[in-house]
Amino acid sequence: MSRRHDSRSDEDDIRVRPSRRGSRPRTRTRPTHSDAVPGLVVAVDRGRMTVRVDGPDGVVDVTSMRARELGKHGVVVGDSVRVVGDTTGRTDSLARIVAIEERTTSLRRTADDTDPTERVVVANADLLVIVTAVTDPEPALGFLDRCLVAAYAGGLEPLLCLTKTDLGSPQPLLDRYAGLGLDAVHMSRETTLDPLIDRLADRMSVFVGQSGVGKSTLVNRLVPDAFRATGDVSKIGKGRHTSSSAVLFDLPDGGMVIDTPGIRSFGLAHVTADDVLSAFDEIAEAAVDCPPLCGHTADDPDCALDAWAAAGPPARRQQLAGLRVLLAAVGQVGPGY
Ligand SMILES: Nc1nc2c(ncn2[C@@H]2O[C@H](COP(=O)(O)OP(=O)(O)OP(=O)(O)O)[C@@H](O)[C@H]2O)c(=O)[nH]1
Ligand SMILES: [Zn+2]
Repeated sequence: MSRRHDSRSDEDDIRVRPSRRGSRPRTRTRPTHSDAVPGLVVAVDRGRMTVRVDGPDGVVDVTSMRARELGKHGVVVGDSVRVVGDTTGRTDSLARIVAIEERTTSLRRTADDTDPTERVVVANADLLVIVTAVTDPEPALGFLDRCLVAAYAGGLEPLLCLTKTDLGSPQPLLDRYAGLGLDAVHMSRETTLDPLIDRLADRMSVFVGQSGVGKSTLVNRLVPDAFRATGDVSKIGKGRHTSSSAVLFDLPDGGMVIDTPGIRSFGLAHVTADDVLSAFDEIAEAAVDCPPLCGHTADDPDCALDAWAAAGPPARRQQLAGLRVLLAAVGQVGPGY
C-alpha cells in the first residue's frame, strides 16, 4: 500500500494573520499547563511533530502530537510551542503540544490560485531564499515573482540566490527586480558560499526553488552530514517524492535553514495587491490616494502611483515597475502560471 500522502497535510490550513514583525510573540493558545516547556517545531510528518526542547542534559528532539485542546489550529515547522508529558526524547516517548506562540511571520500559499484555503508552510522564518539557476533550466519568472509576493505578504525578507553562474550571467534576473531593492547573491558549484552564509547567520531561513536549479547541491554544501541530525534527511534531493513539506537543519556557523522539498508552486489566492504594497512603506503611503479596490497596475486608470512616480526621481519609476511585475503575479488566475 502506498504511504504517500498529500504533502499539503503537513501545512497549517488555518488562516492566521502574521503579527507585525518585531512585536513580542504572545501565546496564541492559552497555556493550561504550568509544567509545559518551550520548544521549536523542527519537523512535521503525518501528524507527528519533532519538537526541539532545551532539556536538563542539553537539547533534545521530542516526538510530539497536537493536544486536542488546540482545536483545528495546525502546527508547522518553525512554530514556537509548549509541550507537556514525556519530554525526555527517549525512543517511543511521546509528548503533547499544548500551546502555540503567535507567529511573527508566516510563509503561506494556496494549492493553486482558485483554492481559497491558504496554508502556512513555515512559521517565524526571517528570510526567504529564492533559489534559481541563471540558466539550465531557464528561470521560471512566474514562480520567482510568486515567491517574492509570498515573502512580502508573509513578512519575510526575500533573498535572490542565483546559481549556476558558470553557465550564464545573473544580470537579466537582477535587472528584472532592480526596482525592488532586492538583496541577491550569486554562485556556482565552484565558488565560495561565504556571501550566502553571512546572510544566513543567526536567522531562520527558508529555501524554495524549482526542480533542477541546484538547491540540493546548495543545501548539501551548506549543511554537512554531521549537522543533519534533524528531520528525515533521506528525503533531501528527492523532492517530488517526499511526504514532508519542510525540514529544518542547523548551520555549522549559526542559523537555521528550512528546506522545502515538497513545494514547487505558490498559489496566491489569499494575497491582495495591498498585502504586497504593505511591504513598501513609501509606496503604501502614496497609495492612500488610490480609489477603493485599486489594483495598482498600469491598467488601473486612477491609480495614484503613476502620479507619485512621475513627481519624483527616476528611482520611483523603477520601483513602481518592479512592484507591478509582482502585482501581475497577484492578478494572474489559474494554475501553472
Ligand atoms: N553547471 C552547474 N551545474 C550545477 C550547479 N549546481 C548544481 N548543478 C547541477 O544541476 C543539476 C540539478 O542540481 P540539484 O542540486 O539536484 O537541483 P535541485 O534544485 O535540488 O533539483 P531536484 O533534485 O530536482 O530537487 C545537477 O545535475 C547538478 O549537478 C552549478 O553551480 N553549475
Ligand atoms: Zn493604485
